[in-house]
Amino acid sequence: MSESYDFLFKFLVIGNAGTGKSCLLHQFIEKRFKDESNHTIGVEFGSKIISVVNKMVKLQIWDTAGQERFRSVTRSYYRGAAGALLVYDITSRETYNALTTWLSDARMLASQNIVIILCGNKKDLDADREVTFLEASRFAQENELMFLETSALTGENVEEAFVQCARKILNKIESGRTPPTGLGMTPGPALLQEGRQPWRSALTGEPEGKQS
Ligand SMILES: Nc1nc2c(ncn2[C@@H]2O[C@H](COP(=O)(O)OP(=O)(O)OP(=O)(O)O)[C@@H](O)[C@H]2O)c(=O)[nH]1
Repeated sequence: MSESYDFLFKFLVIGNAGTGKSCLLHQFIEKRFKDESNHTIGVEFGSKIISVVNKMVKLQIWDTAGQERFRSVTRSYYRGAAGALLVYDITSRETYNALTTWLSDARMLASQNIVIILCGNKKDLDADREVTFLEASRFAQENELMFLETSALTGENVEEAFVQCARKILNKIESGRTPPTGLGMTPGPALLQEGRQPWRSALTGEPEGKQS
């Protein structure tokens, strides 16, 4: 695919060790399950261009280690992120109980405006479930998160999680509720040449002269 895109968003994948963060990223980029996944050391990186609301958006995704011993390293990557997948494992209550800590880190270190989608991963292991869909969706509602249950194994809802998060960021910019600065959003090379407030004209189709 060509490297042409309208926007660049920085994304994080955060959550406890073993919840399937690296497998989710691999499934999203490669469209297949990563058979042998070892613990991430520090951070790993992936990127992909997707089409959202008729715009090409490049996602620059940082897959962080969930293990506590890497926490100081991974925290240094939060800055400037526009979106995040906050991942727990539906078969592990421990990973669900840790969500509040991950959430406050993301809002404190990335931005108050960061758009977060909660992902209850390993949906394919429903028989071993320890966290109900209802409980997690209430948590998501209370904390202003989007929510999906995903499976990095089958691919269910994996693309949707990234796309929904990117769509919400674009909506926030388009509605003017959030200025793009500080949102982890960078206009792509084509838009940069369009002059003032390129993100608005690109999103609304308005001629630039109409903007105040
Ligand atoms: N059944 C099932 N297993 C999964 C799924 N996603 C990941 N796994 C398994 O869960 C284990 C951990 O997956 P990883 O992607 O390495 O987890 P991680 O969150 O990146 O872990 P850290 O890098 O240590 O933070 C691996 O054995 C995967 O095969 C899933 O959706 N379903």
